[in-house]
Amino acid sequence: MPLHYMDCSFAYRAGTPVLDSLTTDLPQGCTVLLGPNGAGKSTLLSLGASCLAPASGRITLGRLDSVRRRDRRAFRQKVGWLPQEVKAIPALTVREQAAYVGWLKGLSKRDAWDRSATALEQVRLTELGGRKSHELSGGQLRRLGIAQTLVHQAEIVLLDEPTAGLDPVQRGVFRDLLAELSDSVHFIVSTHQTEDLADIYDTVLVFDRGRPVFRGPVSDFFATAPAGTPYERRAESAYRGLVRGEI
Ligand SMILES: Nc1ncnc2c1ncn2[C@@H]1O[C@H](COP(=O)(O)OP(=O)(O)OP(=O)(O)O)[C@@H](O)[C@H]1O
Repeated sequence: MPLHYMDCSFAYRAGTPVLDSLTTDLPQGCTVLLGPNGAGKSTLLSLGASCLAPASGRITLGRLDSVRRRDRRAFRQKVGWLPQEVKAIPALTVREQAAYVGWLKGLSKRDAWDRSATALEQVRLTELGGRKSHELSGGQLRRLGIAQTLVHQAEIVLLDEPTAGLDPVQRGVFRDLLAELSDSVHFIVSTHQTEDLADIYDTVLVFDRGRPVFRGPVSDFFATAPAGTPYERRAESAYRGLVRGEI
């Protein structure tokens, strides 16, 4: 079931809309969301996670509406969200933090605790489960953030720049993780990293100035690069041809 944006508008400041009557749905499978700084990617994902509410229009997942009070809990259980900045919760251990987020998402305490073990295993953090989460490195904290999106068994997971600042080994761990989980979960991953797209993602969505300007399989995205573009420059060249850049 796709996350559907219907005639959505949103502005942080009156008179400067980030999204203006946007109607789209987020692709199923494993999708990379590309776009220049300020294009509105984080805003799109925050709205999709029901962390922000549209000024007008609706965001739905099947029959669930992101802002309708009686739907909100079920909506948030089905949609996982990793914001750009993952916060350690002071005094909680890594496992307690993952379980706490599961509980906030509506799981019973027992289910949250049980599922936190699986989620930490999925992101290879089991061994650090007893450590205080504020003691984690940036990359480890990000993996805890991903575990938080998995603990409540979301159907769709929105990841906002999950690999920013990760070393190449950790990026590889993340790539393997997506490959492992993408059979059962739909992922939308906002990133500025365009290497390895074909190895990781099914679909490319390019966002520019609050609008999708490209959506299609990775091969179609590469095909927008001018003929003769060297193999290793295809992604960058395709991207540059599609976006107009920062406002
Ligand atoms: N909290 C905020 N208050 C005011 N304006 C904001 C806020 N967050 C974002 N904006 C503005 O909204 C627009 C879209 O920002 P957004 O963060 O969604 O873009 P983005 O595509 O995720 O950018 P980046 O790739 O740099 O993370 C930008 O013009 C930005 O300055």
